[in-house]
Amino acid sequence: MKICVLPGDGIGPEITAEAVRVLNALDLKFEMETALLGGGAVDATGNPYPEATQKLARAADAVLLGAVGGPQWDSLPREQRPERGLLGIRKDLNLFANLRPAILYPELANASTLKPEVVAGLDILIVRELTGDIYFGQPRGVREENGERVGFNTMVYSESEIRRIGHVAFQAAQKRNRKLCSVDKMNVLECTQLWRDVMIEVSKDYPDVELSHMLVDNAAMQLVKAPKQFDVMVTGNMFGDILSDEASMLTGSIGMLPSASLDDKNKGLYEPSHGSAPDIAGKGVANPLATILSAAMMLRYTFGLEEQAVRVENAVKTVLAQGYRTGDIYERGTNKVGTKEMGDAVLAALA
Ligand SMILES: NC(=O)C1=CN([C@@H]2O[C@H](COP(=O)(O)OP(=O)(O)OC[C@H]3O[C@@H](n4cnc5c(N)ncnc54)[C@H](O)[C@@H]3O)[C@@H](O)[C@H]2O)C=CC1
Ligand SMILES: CC(C)CC(=O)C(=O)O
Ligand SMILES: [Mg+2]
Repeated sequence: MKICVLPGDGIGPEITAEAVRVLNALDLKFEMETALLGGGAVDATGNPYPEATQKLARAADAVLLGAVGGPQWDSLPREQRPERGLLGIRKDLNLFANLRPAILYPELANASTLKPEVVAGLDILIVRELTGDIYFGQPRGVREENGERVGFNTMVYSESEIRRIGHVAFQAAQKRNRKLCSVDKMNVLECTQLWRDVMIEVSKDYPDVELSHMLVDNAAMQLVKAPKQFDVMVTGNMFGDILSDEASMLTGSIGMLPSASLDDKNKGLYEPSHGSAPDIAGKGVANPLATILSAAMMLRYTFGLEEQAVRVENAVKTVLAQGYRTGDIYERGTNKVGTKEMGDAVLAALA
């Protein structure tokens, strides 16, 4: 069981350290090797996804990633930016299916900015296509036209790309409450009309799943108005990126939202849904739970260790019930702790 660990930038090293401690505490004999991705990789090699990292990531069964990026790299040429390294590894490993579960732990009902009754019992799964769409489409760039700069990107999806993420989403819905909402912008964008048409075609293979459609602007509104109407949502790369950050606040904090990015053989990259949080990096205050919960997803999806995955998830529930809170989920009367103390509490709850 080989794991490639990519701590990345900002809070990345702090939060991955805690997830690694949790994995090691399970006594499962993982082989772990660490490599560079993102800004640190650019500084060391000039490449945000260096060859040595590619080799290690390709040879591993799973990748554990912190986050990449930071203001110090924002003015680099685009191909050298840390985020290109992240897009690069997702494409290189063919990780087209990004699963982002938004679950509200009952203890955090008051940590959400929404009223407790709106979010109580929330359990939704966002299935985001991860290797297509406007994040990868060509042509892209900024050119001179009629004496001014014109910026352009291309939203593009092939039928086969939509079909394969559709199957992942329908199959996920079959294991849950059998409701799938496909989110698009078909009233304006041809690309997403195709998305909707193909989702309807794929639905014929899943008569037991109720398929609905929603335009993305309405979906953004419905997620804060009545999020519990959703079971599984499936959408493209950019809409899924935005909606999953929105959904994270239903769970109390973006520091709670894990993710799994899978290929078609259960190889996966596991990372929190948030970024490198430069504003709190190096302070030891970041919430490591999204990364620890991402490690639990690794146990489940790549290694088929359901019991161990539940063990880690239960440990997270225990520490929340015990009142441990990092700053992002803190409320009066709870026990405010830093990143490492939260990791210690999870380890103690595992024992
Ligand atoms: N997967 C990745 O590696 C991603 C990388 N990024 C990169 O991260 C950098 C910062 O991006 P932002 O837009 O600021 O998004 P961000 O997700 O890093 O931070 C947004 C806000 O959430 C807070 N936050 C995030 N994670 C937290 C945690 N675990 N505990 C407590 N608070 C947390 C931050 O302090 C900040 O106030 C950029 O360079 C961006 O490109 C952004 C999103 C994903
Ligand atoms: C940094 C981007 C490439 C990706 C992102 O925001 C995400 O995957 O959530
Ligand atoms: Mg994002």
